[in-house]
Amino acid sequence: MLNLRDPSLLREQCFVAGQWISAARTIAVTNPASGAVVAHVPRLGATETRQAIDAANGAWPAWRARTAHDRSALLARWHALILENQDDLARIMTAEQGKPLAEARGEIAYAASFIQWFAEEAKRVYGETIPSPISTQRIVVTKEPVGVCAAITPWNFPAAMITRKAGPALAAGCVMVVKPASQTPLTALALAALAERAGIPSGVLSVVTGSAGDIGTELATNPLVRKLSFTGSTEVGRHLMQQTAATVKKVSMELGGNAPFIVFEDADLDAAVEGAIVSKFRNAGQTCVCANRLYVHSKVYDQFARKLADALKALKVGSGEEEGVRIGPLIDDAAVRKVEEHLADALERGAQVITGGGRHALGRSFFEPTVLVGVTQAMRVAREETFGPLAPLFRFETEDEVVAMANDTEFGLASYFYARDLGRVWRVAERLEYGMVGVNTGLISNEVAPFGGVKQSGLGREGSRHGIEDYLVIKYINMAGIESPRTNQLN
Ligand SMILES: NC(=O)c1ccc[n+]([C@@H]2O[C@H](COP(=O)([O-])OP(=O)(O)OC[C@H]3O[C@@H](n4cnc5c(N)ncnc54)[C@H](O)[C@@H]3O)[C@@H](O)[C@H]2O)c1
Ligand SMILES: O=C[C@H](O)CS(=O)(=O)O
Repeated sequence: MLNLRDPSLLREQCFVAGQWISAARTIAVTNPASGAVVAHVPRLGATETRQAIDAANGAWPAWRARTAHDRSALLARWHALILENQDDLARIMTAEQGKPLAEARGEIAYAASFIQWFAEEAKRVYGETIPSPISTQRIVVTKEPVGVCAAITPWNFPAAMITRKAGPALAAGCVMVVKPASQTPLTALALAALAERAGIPSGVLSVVTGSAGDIGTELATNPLVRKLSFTGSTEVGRHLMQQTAATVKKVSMELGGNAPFIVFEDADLDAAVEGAIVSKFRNAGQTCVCANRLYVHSKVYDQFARKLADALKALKVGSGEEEGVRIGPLIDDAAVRKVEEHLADALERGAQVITGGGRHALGRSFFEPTVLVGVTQAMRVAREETFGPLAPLFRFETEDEVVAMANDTEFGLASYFYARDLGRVWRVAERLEYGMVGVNTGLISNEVAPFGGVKQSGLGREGSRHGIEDYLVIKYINMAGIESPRTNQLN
Protein backbone atom coordinates (compact mmCIF):
# COMPACT_ATOMS: atom_id res chain seq x y z
CA MET A 1 0.00 0.00 0.00
CA LEU A 2 1.33 3.46 -0.89
CA ASN A 3 2.04 5.81 2.00
CA LEU A 4 -0.17 8.70 0.84
CA ARG A 5 -1.33 11.71 2.83
CA ASP A 6 -4.57 11.50 0.81
CA PRO A 7 -5.21 7.83 -0.10
CA SER A 8 -8.31 8.87 -2.09
CA LEU A 9 -5.97 10.04 -4.86
CA LEU A 10 -5.18 6.41 -5.69
CA ARG A 11 -8.14 5.75 -8.00
CA GLU A 12 -8.99 2.28 -9.33
CA GLN A 13 -11.89 3.61 -11.40
CA CYS A 14 -12.06 5.65 -14.63
CA PHE A 15 -13.48 9.15 -14.80
CA VAL A 16 -16.09 9.05 -17.56
CA ALA A 17 -18.70 11.77 -18.11
CA GLY A 18 -18.19 13.05 -14.59
CA GLN A 19 -18.71 9.63 -12.99
CA TRP A 20 -16.17 7.24 -11.51
CA ILE A 21 -16.84 3.87 -13.14
CA SER A 22 -15.53 0.32 -12.72
CA ALA A 23 -15.47 -2.63 -15.10
CA ALA A 24 -15.71 -6.40 -14.75
CA ARG A 25 -12.32 -6.74 -16.44
CA THR A 26 -9.32 -4.88 -15.07
CA ILE A 27 -5.66 -4.19 -15.84
CA ALA A 28 -3.03 -4.70 -13.15
CA VAL A 29 -0.63 -1.78 -12.64
CA THR A 30 2.76 -3.03 -11.45
CA ASN A 31 5.79 -1.39 -9.87
CA PRO A 32 8.70 -1.73 -12.36
CA ALA A 33 11.25 -1.94 -9.51
CA SER A 34 9.61 -4.71 -7.50
CA GLY A 35 7.02 -6.26 -9.81
CA ALA A 36 4.44 -5.80 -7.06
CA VAL A 37 0.87 -5.01 -8.12
CA VAL A 38 0.13 -1.42 -7.13
CA ALA A 39 -3.52 -1.28 -8.21
CA HIS A 40 -6.04 -2.42 -10.80
CA VAL A 41 -7.80 -0.11 -13.27
CA PRO A 42 -10.80 -0.80 -15.50
CA ARG A 43 -10.23 -2.43 -18.87
CA LEU A 44 -12.62 -0.23 -20.83
CA GLY A 45 -13.26 -0.30 -24.56
CA ALA A 46 -15.09 1.46 -27.38
CA THR A 47 -18.46 1.63 -25.61
CA GLU A 48 -17.23 3.58 -22.62
CA THR A 49 -15.05 5.70 -24.88
CA ARG A 50 -18.12 6.64 -26.90
CA GLN A 51 -19.88 7.57 -23.65
CA ALA A 52 -16.97 9.85 -22.73
CA ILE A 53 -16.99 11.44 -26.19
CA ASP A 54 -20.78 11.96 -26.08
CA ALA A 55 -20.52 13.51 -22.61
CA ALA A 56 -17.70 15.78 -23.80
CA ASN A 57 -19.79 16.85 -26.78
CA GLY A 58 -22.69 17.59 -24.43
CA ALA A 59 -20.50 19.59 -22.04
CA TRP A 60 -18.73 21.56 -24.77
CA PRO A 61 -21.33 24.33 -25.45
CA ALA A 62 -21.47 25.44 -21.81
CA TRP A 63 -17.70 25.14 -21.39
CA ARG A 64 -16.90 27.19 -24.48
CA ALA A 65 -19.54 29.75 -23.47
CA ARG A 66 -17.76 30.45 -20.19
CA THR A 67 -15.52 33.49 -20.29
CA ALA A 68 -11.80 32.95 -20.67
CA HIS A 69 -11.43 34.40 -17.20
CA ASP A 70 -13.80 31.75 -15.85
CA ARG A 71 -11.89 28.90 -17.47
CA SER A 72 -8.64 30.48 -16.34
CA ALA A 73 -9.76 30.58 -12.72
CA LEU A 74 -10.77 26.90 -12.77
CA LEU A 75 -7.43 25.92 -14.33
CA ALA A 76 -5.62 27.98 -11.71
CA ARG A 77 -7.51 26.08 -9.00
CA TRP A 78 -6.51 22.77 -10.62
CA HIS A 79 -2.89 23.97 -10.71
CA ALA A 80 -2.98 24.83 -7.00
CA LEU A 81 -4.43 21.42 -6.10
CA ILE A 82 -1.76 19.62 -8.12
CA LEU A 83 0.99 21.43 -6.22
CA GLU A 84 -0.76 20.94 -2.87
CA ASN A 85 -0.72 17.19 -3.59
CA GLN A 86 2.72 17.08 -5.22
CA ASP A 87 4.18 14.49 -2.83
CA ASP A 88 1.28 12.08 -3.15
CA LEU A 89 1.24 12.44 -6.94
CA ALA A 90 5.00 11.83 -7.03
CA ARG A 91 4.67 8.67 -4.91
CA ILE A 92 1.94 7.36 -7.19
CA MET A 93 4.08 8.13 -10.26
CA THR A 94 7.20 6.45 -8.87
CA ALA A 95 5.17 3.40 -7.89
CA GLU A 96 3.83 2.90 -11.42
CA GLN A 97 6.62 4.32 -13.59
CA GLY A 98 9.74 3.72 -11.49
CA LYS A 99 11.49 7.09 -11.76
CA PRO A 100 13.30 8.39 -8.65
CA LEU A 101 11.03 10.34 -6.32
CA ALA A 102 13.02 13.54 -6.85
CA GLU A 103 12.43 13.26 -10.61
CA ALA A 104 8.76 12.45 -10.02
CA ARG A 105 8.34 15.54 -7.86
CA GLY A 106 10.06 17.51 -10.59
CA GLU A 107 7.69 16.14 -13.19
CA ILE A 108 4.65 17.04 -11.10
CA ALA A 109 5.90 20.64 -10.86
CA TYR A 110 6.62 20.61 -14.61
CA ALA A 111 3.16 19.18 -15.32
CA ALA A 112 1.53 21.80 -13.11
CA SER A 113 3.42 24.57 -14.91
CA PHE A 114 1.51 23.78 -18.13
CA ILE A 115 -1.82 24.22 -16.32
CA GLN A 116 -0.65 27.53 -14.84
CA TRP A 117 0.78 28.72 -18.18
CA PHE A 118 -2.39 27.97 -20.13
CA ALA A 119 -4.60 29.36 -17.38
CA GLU A 120 -2.97 32.65 -18.35
CA GLU A 121 -2.87 32.00 -22.10
CA ALA A 122 -6.66 31.41 -21.99
CA LYS A 123 -7.02 35.17 -21.62
CA ARG A 124 -4.79 35.95 -24.60
CA VAL A 125 -6.60 34.23 -27.46
CA TYR A 126 -6.68 37.28 -29.70
CA GLY A 127 -8.38 37.77 -33.06
CA GLU A 128 -7.74 40.56 -35.58
CA THR A 129 -9.38 43.03 -37.95
CA ILE A 130 -8.07 43.34 -41.51
CA PRO A 131 -8.44 46.46 -43.71
CA SER A 132 -11.17 45.62 -46.21
CA PRO A 133 -10.62 46.15 -49.95
CA ILE A 134 -14.32 47.12 -50.19
CA SER A 135 -15.44 50.27 -48.39
CA THR A 136 -18.80 48.84 -47.40
CA GLN A 137 -17.33 45.74 -45.79
CA ARG A 138 -15.43 45.05 -42.59
CA ILE A 139 -13.21 42.01 -42.04
CA VAL A 140 -12.95 40.40 -38.63
CA VAL A 141 -10.98 37.27 -37.71
CA THR A 142 -11.76 35.34 -34.54
CA LYS A 143 -10.21 32.23 -33.00
CA GLU A 144 -12.56 29.57 -31.65
CA PRO A 145 -12.13 26.26 -29.80
CA VAL A 146 -11.82 23.31 -32.16
CA GLY A 147 -14.23 21.20 -30.08
CA VAL A 148 -14.07 17.65 -28.67
CA CYS A 149 -10.43 16.60 -28.36
CA ALA A 150 -8.77 13.25 -27.72
CA ALA A 151 -5.39 12.72 -26.09
CA ILE A 152 -3.34 9.52 -26.12
CA THR A 153 -0.26 9.66 -23.92
CA PRO A 154 2.87 7.60 -23.11
CA TRP A 155 4.14 6.02 -19.89
CA ASN A 156 7.43 7.86 -19.51
CA PHE A 157 5.98 11.17 -18.29
CA PRO A 158 2.58 10.17 -16.90
CA ALA A 159 1.65 13.66 -15.69
CA ALA A 160 3.32 16.21 -17.95
CA MET A 161 2.27 14.59 -21.21
CA ILE A 162 -1.35 14.90 -20.09
CA THR A 163 -1.29 18.47 -18.76
CA ARG A 164 0.68 19.60 -21.85
CA LYS A 165 -2.51 18.72 -23.75
CA ALA A 166 -5.35 19.21 -21.29
CA GLY A 167 -4.03 22.64 -20.26
CA PRO A 168 -4.27 24.32 -23.66
CA ALA A 169 -7.36 22.35 -24.66
CA LEU A 170 -9.45 23.42 -21.67
CA ALA A 171 -7.99 26.94 -21.76
CA ALA A 172 -9.08 27.33 -25.39
CA GLY A 173 -12.64 26.22 -24.54
CA CYS A 174 -12.26 22.64 -25.80
CA VAL A 175 -13.19 19.45 -23.93
CA MET A 176 -11.02 16.34 -23.77
CA VAL A 177 -11.02 12.55 -23.43
CA VAL A 178 -7.64 11.19 -22.31
CA LYS A 179 -6.30 7.67 -22.76
CA PRO A 180 -3.11 7.25 -20.70
CA ALA A 181 -0.64 4.39 -21.18
CA SER A 182 -1.78 1.19 -19.47
CA GLN A 183 1.55 1.01 -17.62
CA THR A 184 0.93 4.36 -15.87
CA PRO A 185 -2.79 5.16 -15.56
CA LEU A 186 -2.83 6.03 -11.85
CA THR A 187 -1.21 9.43 -12.23
CA ALA A 188 -3.76 10.37 -14.90
CA LEU A 189 -6.66 9.26 -12.70
CA ALA A 190 -5.28 11.23 -9.74
CA LEU A 191 -5.03 14.33 -11.93
CA ALA A 192 -8.65 13.79 -12.98
CA ALA A 193 -9.71 13.56 -9.34
CA LEU A 194 -8.03 16.90 -8.68
CA ALA A 195 -9.64 18.44 -11.77
CA GLU A 196 -13.02 17.34 -10.41
CA ARG A 197 -12.17 18.87 -7.01
CA ALA A 198 -11.13 22.10 -8.75
CA GLY A 199 -14.66 22.38 -10.12
CA ILE A 200 -14.03 21.56 -13.76
CA PRO A 201 -17.53 20.58 -14.89
CA SER A 202 -18.70 17.07 -15.59
CA GLY A 203 -17.85 15.80 -19.06
CA VAL A 204 -15.19 18.44 -19.76
CA LEU A 205 -12.37 16.03 -18.93
CA SER A 206 -12.61 12.24 -18.97
CA VAL A 207 -9.91 9.58 -18.48
CA VAL A 208 -10.45 6.12 -19.94
CA THR A 209 -8.11 3.16 -19.40
CA GLY A 210 -8.07 -0.16 -21.20
CA SER A 211 -7.49 -1.56 -24.65
CA ALA A 212 -5.27 0.83 -26.59
CA GLY A 213 -6.53 -0.50 -29.91
CA ASP A 214 -10.25 -0.35 -29.10
CA ILE A 215 -10.13 2.99 -27.28
CA GLY A 216 -7.68 4.44 -29.79
CA THR A 217 -9.77 3.45 -32.78
CA GLU A 218 -12.88 5.03 -31.27
CA LEU A 219 -11.00 8.25 -30.47
CA ALA A 220 -9.41 8.33 -33.93
CA THR A 221 -12.57 7.60 -35.95
CA ASN A 222 -15.54 9.02 -34.02
CA PRO A 223 -16.75 12.04 -36.07
CA LEU A 224 -17.54 14.02 -32.90
CA VAL A 225 -13.82 14.14 -32.12
CA ARG A 226 -12.38 17.11 -33.99
CA LYS A 227 -8.78 16.90 -32.77
CA LEU A 228 -6.41 14.15 -31.66
CA SER A 229 -3.19 14.91 -29.79
CA PHE A 230 -0.79 11.98 -29.52
CA THR A 231 2.48 11.56 -27.70
CA GLY A 232 4.31 8.33 -28.24
CA SER A 233 6.25 6.33 -30.79
CA THR A 234 6.48 7.40 -34.40
CA GLU A 235 5.09 4.00 -35.43
CA VAL A 236 1.85 4.47 -33.49
CA GLY A 237 1.71 8.12 -34.54
CA ARG A 238 1.70 7.09 -38.20
CA HIS A 239 -1.09 4.62 -37.51
CA LEU A 240 -3.22 7.24 -35.77
CA MET A 241 -2.66 9.76 -38.57
CA GLN A 242 -4.03 7.17 -41.00
CA GLN A 243 -7.03 6.46 -38.77
CA THR A 244 -7.89 10.14 -38.24
CA ALA A 245 -7.66 10.93 -41.96
CA ALA A 246 -11.16 9.54 -42.66
CA THR A 247 -12.76 12.28 -40.55
CA VAL A 248 -10.10 14.92 -41.29
CA LYS A 249 -9.25 15.54 -37.65
CA LYS A 250 -6.75 18.19 -36.58
CA VAL A 251 -3.74 16.28 -35.19
CA SER A 252 -0.76 17.05 -32.98
CA MET A 253 2.01 14.47 -32.98
CA GLU A 254 4.82 14.37 -30.41
CA LEU A 255 6.77 11.36 -31.57
CA GLY A 256 10.09 9.56 -31.33
CA GLY A 257 13.53 11.10 -31.20
CA ASN A 258 17.17 10.30 -31.91
CA ALA A 259 18.97 13.28 -30.40
CA PRO A 260 22.59 14.02 -31.30
CA PHE A 261 24.75 15.44 -28.50
CA ILE A 262 27.87 17.07 -30.00
CA VAL A 263 31.00 18.04 -28.04
CA PHE A 264 33.33 20.28 -30.01
CA GLU A 265 37.01 20.70 -29.23
CA ASP A 266 36.37 24.16 -27.72
CA ALA A 267 33.65 22.94 -25.36
CA ASP A 268 33.75 23.31 -21.57
CA LEU A 269 34.23 19.58 -20.97
CA ASP A 270 32.98 19.55 -17.38
CA ALA A 271 29.83 21.38 -18.46
CA ALA A 272 29.45 18.97 -21.37
CA VAL A 273 29.72 15.95 -19.05
CA GLU A 274 27.10 17.47 -16.73
CA GLY A 275 24.85 18.13 -19.72
CA ALA A 276 25.35 14.61 -21.03
CA ILE A 277 24.36 13.11 -17.68
CA VAL A 278 21.13 15.15 -17.60
CA SER A 279 20.30 14.66 -21.25
CA LYS A 280 21.16 10.96 -21.47
CA PHE A 281 20.26 9.55 -18.06
CA ARG A 282 17.17 11.50 -16.94
CA ASN A 283 14.36 8.96 -16.35
CA ALA A 284 16.99 6.22 -16.90
CA GLY A 285 17.33 7.38 -20.51
CA GLN A 286 13.59 7.00 -21.17
CA THR A 287 12.76 10.42 -22.54
CA CYS A 288 12.03 11.42 -26.12
CA VAL A 289 14.67 14.16 -25.91
CA CYS A 290 17.46 12.01 -24.45
CA ALA A 291 20.84 12.24 -26.12
CA ASN A 292 20.82 9.09 -28.24
CA ARG A 293 24.15 9.63 -30.03
CA LEU A 294 27.13 11.45 -28.46
CA TYR A 295 29.54 12.87 -31.05
CA VAL A 296 32.85 13.98 -29.51
CA HIS A 297 35.69 15.74 -31.35
CA SER A 298 38.79 13.52 -31.55
CA LYS A 299 40.94 16.08 -29.68
CA VAL A 300 38.80 15.72 -26.53
CA TYR A 301 37.31 12.25 -27.08
CA ASP A 302 39.37 10.24 -24.58
CA GLN A 303 39.19 12.94 -21.89
CA PHE A 304 35.41 13.32 -22.27
CA ALA A 305 34.87 9.54 -22.23
CA ARG A 306 36.87 9.18 -19.02
CA LYS A 307 35.13 12.08 -17.31
CA LEU A 308 31.69 10.77 -18.32
CA ALA A 309 32.44 7.25 -17.09
CA ASP A 310 33.73 8.60 -13.77
CA ALA A 311 30.64 10.79 -13.32
CA LEU A 312 28.36 7.83 -14.08
CA LYS A 313 29.95 5.67 -11.41
CA ALA A 314 28.75 8.18 -8.81
CA LEU A 315 25.09 7.73 -9.78
CA LYS A 316 23.17 5.39 -7.46
CA VAL A 317 20.98 2.81 -9.19
CA GLY A 318 17.94 1.54 -7.31
CA SER A 319 14.25 1.70 -6.61
CA GLY A 320 12.80 5.17 -7.06
CA GLU A 321 11.52 5.30 -3.49
CA GLU A 322 15.05 4.95 -2.10
CA GLU A 323 16.83 8.09 -0.89
CA GLY A 324 19.63 9.25 -3.20
CA VAL A 325 18.72 7.02 -6.15
CA ARG A 326 19.47 8.73 -9.50
CA ILE A 327 18.78 5.86 -11.92
CA GLY A 328 15.62 3.83 -11.51
CA PRO A 329 14.43 0.72 -13.37
CA LEU A 330 13.34 0.66 -17.01
CA ILE A 331 9.60 0.35 -17.53
CA ASP A 332 9.63 -3.37 -18.35
CA ASP A 333 11.72 -6.29 -19.59
CA ALA A 334 11.05 -5.46 -23.24
CA ALA A 335 12.73 -2.10 -22.67
CA VAL A 336 15.78 -3.85 -21.17
CA ARG A 337 15.95 -6.28 -24.09
CA LYS A 338 16.03 -3.36 -26.55
CA VAL A 339 19.02 -1.84 -24.72
CA GLU A 340 20.72 -5.24 -24.69
CA GLU A 341 20.13 -5.62 -28.44
CA HIS A 342 21.65 -2.21 -29.16
CA LEU A 343 24.62 -2.99 -26.91
CA ALA A 344 25.22 -6.41 -28.47
CA ASP A 345 25.00 -4.99 -32.01
CA ALA A 346 27.53 -2.26 -31.19
CA LEU A 347 29.95 -4.71 -29.56
CA GLU A 348 29.69 -7.10 -32.51
CA ARG A 349 30.60 -4.21 -34.82
CA GLY A 350 33.66 -3.16 -32.83
CA ALA A 351 32.53 -0.86 -30.01
CA GLN A 352 33.94 -1.29 -26.48
CA VAL A 353 32.38 -0.82 -23.03
CA ILE A 354 34.25 1.50 -20.64
CA THR A 355 31.69 1.37 -17.84
CA GLY A 356 28.50 -0.62 -17.19
CA GLY A 357 27.59 -3.03 -19.96
CA GLY A 358 24.67 -5.17 -18.82
CA ARG A 359 21.72 -5.84 -16.55
CA HIS A 360 22.22 -4.54 -13.02
CA ALA A 361 22.80 -6.89 -10.10
CA LEU A 362 19.51 -5.60 -8.66
CA GLY A 363 17.79 -7.73 -11.30
CA ARG A 364 14.34 -7.17 -12.79
CA SER A 365 14.44 -4.18 -15.18
CA PHE A 366 17.47 -2.42 -13.73
CA PHE A 367 20.31 -1.75 -16.19
CA GLU A 368 23.85 -0.53 -15.53
CA PRO A 369 24.49 3.01 -16.81
CA THR A 370 26.77 2.25 -19.72
CA VAL A 371 29.30 4.15 -21.85
CA LEU A 372 30.39 2.73 -25.20
CA VAL A 373 33.39 3.99 -27.21
CA GLY A 374 34.39 3.25 -30.78
CA VAL A 375 30.80 3.62 -31.99
CA THR A 376 30.06 4.19 -35.69
CA GLN A 377 27.11 5.19 -37.89
CA ALA A 378 26.80 1.56 -39.00
CA MET A 379 25.46 0.51 -35.61
CA ARG A 380 21.77 0.34 -34.56
CA VAL A 381 22.33 2.95 -31.84
CA ALA A 382 22.98 5.46 -34.63
CA ARG A 383 19.62 4.83 -36.29
CA GLU A 384 17.19 3.71 -33.55
CA GLU A 385 15.97 5.31 -30.33
CA THR A 386 17.56 3.25 -27.52
CA PHE A 387 15.35 4.59 -24.72
CA GLY A 388 17.68 3.38 -21.98
CA PRO A 389 20.87 4.25 -20.00
CA LEU A 390 23.31 3.58 -22.84
CA ALA A 391 25.67 6.38 -23.97
CA PRO A 392 27.35 5.59 -27.33
CA LEU A 393 30.32 7.84 -28.11
CA PHE A 394 31.13 8.57 -31.78
CA ARG A 395 34.37 10.33 -32.83
CA PHE A 396 34.48 13.19 -35.40
CA GLU A 397 37.06 15.54 -36.95
CA THR A 398 35.23 18.42 -38.66
CA GLU A 399 32.10 20.57 -38.21
CA ASP A 400 30.73 19.57 -41.64
CA GLU A 401 31.24 15.88 -40.88
CA VAL A 402 29.45 15.96 -37.55
CA VAL A 403 26.51 18.08 -38.75
CA ALA A 404 26.01 15.61 -41.61
CA MET A 405 26.08 12.65 -39.19
CA ALA A 406 23.78 14.41 -36.73
CA ASN A 407 21.20 15.10 -39.46
CA ASP A 408 21.43 11.57 -40.92
CA THR A 409 18.14 10.34 -39.36
CA GLU A 410 14.41 10.44 -40.09
CA PHE A 411 13.89 11.97 -36.65
CA GLY A 412 14.13 15.66 -35.78
CA LEU A 413 13.04 16.31 -32.21
CA ALA A 414 15.86 17.52 -29.88
CA SER A 415 19.58 18.13 -30.49
CA TYR A 416 22.39 19.46 -28.32
CA PHE A 417 25.92 20.74 -28.73
CA TYR A 418 28.67 22.25 -26.62
CA ALA A 419 30.94 24.89 -28.13
CA ARG A 420 32.16 28.35 -27.26
CA ASP A 421 33.12 29.82 -30.62
CA LEU A 422 30.27 32.23 -31.44
CA GLY A 423 30.42 31.71 -35.18
CA ARG A 424 30.30 27.94 -34.74
CA VAL A 425 27.35 28.20 -32.32
CA TRP A 426 25.30 30.11 -34.88
CA ARG A 427 26.35 27.94 -37.84
CA VAL A 428 25.62 24.63 -36.12
CA ALA A 429 22.38 25.79 -34.45
CA GLU A 430 21.06 26.85 -37.87
CA ARG A 431 22.23 23.72 -39.71
CA LEU A 432 20.82 21.13 -37.31
CA GLU A 433 17.51 19.75 -38.71
CA TYR A 434 15.64 19.53 -35.40
CA GLY A 435 12.70 21.22 -33.75
CA MET A 436 14.76 22.05 -30.68
CA VAL A 437 18.47 22.83 -30.15
CA GLY A 438 20.19 22.98 -26.76
CA VAL A 439 23.42 25.00 -26.86
CA ASN A 440 25.70 24.32 -23.87
CA THR A 441 22.81 22.69 -22.01
CA GLY A 442 21.35 19.17 -21.80
CA LEU A 443 17.95 20.24 -20.46
CA ILE A 444 15.66 22.33 -22.66
CA SER A 445 12.14 21.37 -21.54
CA ASN A 446 9.90 24.01 -19.96
CA GLU A 447 6.37 25.36 -20.35
CA VAL A 448 7.28 28.66 -22.00
CA ALA A 449 9.12 27.37 -25.07
CA PRO A 450 7.61 25.58 -28.12
CA PHE A 451 8.29 21.85 -27.65
CA GLY A 452 8.11 19.66 -30.74
CA GLY A 453 9.83 18.09 -33.69
CA VAL A 454 10.29 18.14 -37.45
CA LYS A 455 10.58 15.29 -39.97
CA GLN A 456 9.20 12.07 -38.42
CA SER A 457 9.34 13.37 -34.86
CA GLY A 458 5.98 15.00 -35.17
CA LEU A 459 3.64 17.84 -35.99
CA GLY A 460 2.67 20.88 -33.92
CA ARG A 461 4.09 22.40 -30.77
CA GLU A 462 3.25 22.03 -27.07
CA GLY A 463 3.80 24.69 -24.42
CA SER A 464 4.64 28.33 -25.18
CA ARG A 465 2.16 30.78 -26.70
CA HIS A 466 2.10 28.47 -29.74
CA GLY A 467 0.70 25.49 -27.82
CA ILE A 468 -2.85 26.81 -27.61
CA GLU A 469 -3.06 27.38 -31.40
CA ASP A 470 -3.38 23.62 -31.94
CA TYR A 471 -6.71 23.76 -30.07
CA LEU A 472 -8.14 26.71 -32.00
CA VAL A 473 -9.66 27.24 -35.42
CA ILE A 474 -9.73 30.55 -37.29
CA LYS A 475 -13.05 32.09 -38.32
CA TYR A 476 -13.24 34.89 -40.90
CA ILE A 477 -16.29 37.17 -40.64
CA ASN A 478 -17.06 39.51 -43.54
CA MET A 479 -19.48 42.21 -42.38
CA ALA A 480 -20.99 43.93 -45.43
CA GLY A 481 -23.81 46.40 -46.06
CA ILE A 482 -22.07 49.24 -44.33
CA GLU A 483 -23.22 51.80 -46.91
CA SER A 484 -23.55 55.52 -46.22
CA PRO A 485 -26.84 56.41 -44.44
CA ARG A 486 -29.81 56.58 -46.82
CA THR A 487 -33.58 57.05 -46.34
CA ASN A 488 -35.19 53.84 -45.25
CA GLN A 489 -36.74 52.25 -48.38
CA LEU A 490 -39.44 50.62 -46.29
CA ASN A 491 -41.25 53.70 -45.20
N1 LIG B 1 7.82 13.78 -28.62
C1 LIG B 1 7.44 13.69 -27.36
O1 LIG B 1 7.06 14.68 -26.70
C2 LIG B 1 7.46 12.35 -26.68
C3 LIG B 1 7.27 12.33 -25.30
C4 LIG B 1 7.28 11.08 -24.66
C5 LIG B 1 7.48 9.90 -25.39
N2 LIG B 1 7.67 9.97 -26.73
C6 LIG B 1 7.92 8.76 -27.50
O2 LIG B 1 7.05 7.70 -27.06
C7 LIG B 1 7.73 6.44 -27.14
C8 LIG B 1 7.69 5.76 -25.80
O3 LIG B 1 6.39 5.79 -25.26
P1 LIG B 1 5.42 4.54 -25.43
O4 LIG B 1 6.19 3.26 -25.37
O5 LIG B 1 4.29 4.71 -24.49
O6 LIG B 1 4.89 4.77 -26.92
P2 LIG B 1 3.72 3.98 -27.65
O7 LIG B 1 3.57 4.62 -28.96
O8 LIG B 1 3.93 2.51 -27.59
O9 LIG B 1 2.42 4.28 -26.76
C9 LIG B 1 1.99 5.60 -26.56
C10 LIG B 1 0.49 5.59 -26.27
O10 LIG B 1 -0.17 5.07 -27.41
C11 LIG B 1 -1.02 3.99 -27.04
N3 LIG B 1 -1.11 3.08 -28.17
C12 LIG B 1 -0.29 2.06 -28.49
N4 LIG B 1 -0.72 1.45 -29.62
C13 LIG B 1 -1.85 2.11 -30.01
C14 LIG B 1 -2.77 1.97 -31.09
N5 LIG B 1 -2.64 1.03 -32.02
N6 LIG B 1 -3.82 2.83 -31.17
C15 LIG B 1 -3.99 3.79 -30.23
N7 LIG B 1 -3.15 3.98 -29.18
C16 LIG B 1 -2.10 3.14 -29.08
C17 LIG B 1 -0.36 3.40 -25.82
O11 LIG B 1 -1.28 2.67 -25.05
C18 LIG B 1 0.09 4.67 -25.11
O12 LIG B 1 -0.98 5.23 -24.41
C19 LIG B 1 9.14 6.77 -27.56
O13 LIG B 1 9.28 6.62 -28.96
C20 LIG B 1 9.30 8.24 -27.20
O14 LIG B 1 10.26 8.90 -27.98
C21 LIG B 1 7.66 11.18 -27.40
O1 LIG C 1 9.81 12.22 -23.23
C1 LIG C 1 9.75 13.40 -23.58
C2 LIG C 1 9.02 14.38 -22.73
O2 LIG C 1 8.58 15.43 -23.52
C3 LIG C 1 9.84 14.68 -21.53
S1 LIG C 1 10.34 16.32 -21.30
O3 LIG C 1 9.24 17.20 -21.80
O4 LIG C 1 11.59 16.54 -22.05
O5 LIG C 1 10.55 16.48 -19.85
